[in-house]
Amino acid sequence: MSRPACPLYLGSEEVEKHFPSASLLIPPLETALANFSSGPEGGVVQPLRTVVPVEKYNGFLGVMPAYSAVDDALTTKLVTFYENMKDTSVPSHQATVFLFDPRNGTLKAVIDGTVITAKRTAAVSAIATKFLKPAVADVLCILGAGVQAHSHYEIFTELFSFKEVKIWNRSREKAETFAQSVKGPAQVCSSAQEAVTGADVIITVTMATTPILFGSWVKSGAHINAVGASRPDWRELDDDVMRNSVLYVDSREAALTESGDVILSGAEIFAELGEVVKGTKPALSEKTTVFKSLGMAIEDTVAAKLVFDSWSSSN
Ligand SMILES: NC(=O)C1=CN([C@@H]2O[C@H](COP(=O)(O)OP(=O)(O)OC[C@H]3O[C@@H](n4cnc5c(N)ncnc54)[C@H](O)[C@@H]3O)[C@@H](O)[C@H]2O)C=CC1
Ligand SMILES: O=C(O)C1=NCCCC1
Repeated sequence: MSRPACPLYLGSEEVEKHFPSASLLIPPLETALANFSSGPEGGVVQPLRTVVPVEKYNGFLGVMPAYSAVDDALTTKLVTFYENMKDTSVPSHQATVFLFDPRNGTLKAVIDGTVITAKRTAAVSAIATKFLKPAVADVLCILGAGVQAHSHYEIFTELFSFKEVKIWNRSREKAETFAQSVKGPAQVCSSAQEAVTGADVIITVTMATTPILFGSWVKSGAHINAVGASRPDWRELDDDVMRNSVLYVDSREAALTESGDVILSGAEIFAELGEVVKGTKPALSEKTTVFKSLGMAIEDTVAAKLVFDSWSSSN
């Protein structure tokens, strides 16, 4: 019996090089979301992720396995995320995706998951926004100025035509650095309220554990992508915005288990994004809408397969 070859290793630079542009990532992600929301006939097997708290250091390890029959792809992502890190040279989120041969279980590749996590999360928010943003959407607001703020800025300014981008961060200095580093306009705001006021699309991408977005600030009909607060006792959005918006989620099961914004507000889930993509639930874009994103393993499966296939075809 021959031993399997050593798995390929693709670091973050290789992943960047082989990452398709946003427009290429959106169709397979839409298919994956729709398949996930189709139950067993969609061919997606994705158990709720396991999250191991590392209490002593305010950290968490997430284990995110998934199989997609349509893509014939089997992966698991290991992701760590740490709050209040003193050493800012280490990113708060670090991830690795393991890609297996689904026919025999051989590990084919170990792929840096940090770039994948940044890009696929932003691409999913962009899908939600495509369906749920108001007919006129001129002003984008981003709360947060970290990794996800960058990936969201990149894809949102590529796919949509906002006239204004307003950004707020807990430390203004980081928001200023963000505004100087992006390729395009970004207006730094002194408060979250100032950034949110008048915005048609809002993205929350912070490590906040208590609300930073309040319903009284939000323009009627706006669309909110709530990306942070992925623990059952963490919040980014207050009860007002949660209860007075139409609530879309990536996964009902995950939202009811992991999202403090959903669990603690008692807000009712209207639909999964995949149901909107399939057309079995409407996109109520004239209403104020929230897309609560927790991140799904199947998104990593699709993205990792794209990177691996691109690497394979060029080597
Ligand atoms: N839904 C999903 O699929 C995913 C969600 N996330 C979540 O997105 C959020 C942003 O992630 P990254 O950009 O990678 O993190 P990051 O560490 O690069 O950036 C976090 C930003 O939040 C700010 N911040 C930290 N503590 C805060 C507080 N208490 N109040 C307000 N702002 C605060 C920081 O100044 C920083 O600008 C996190 O909550 C993360 O867990 C991350 C990956 C995937
Ligand atoms: O989907 C992911 O990856 C993550 N989601 C929530 C926070 C950690 C990473």
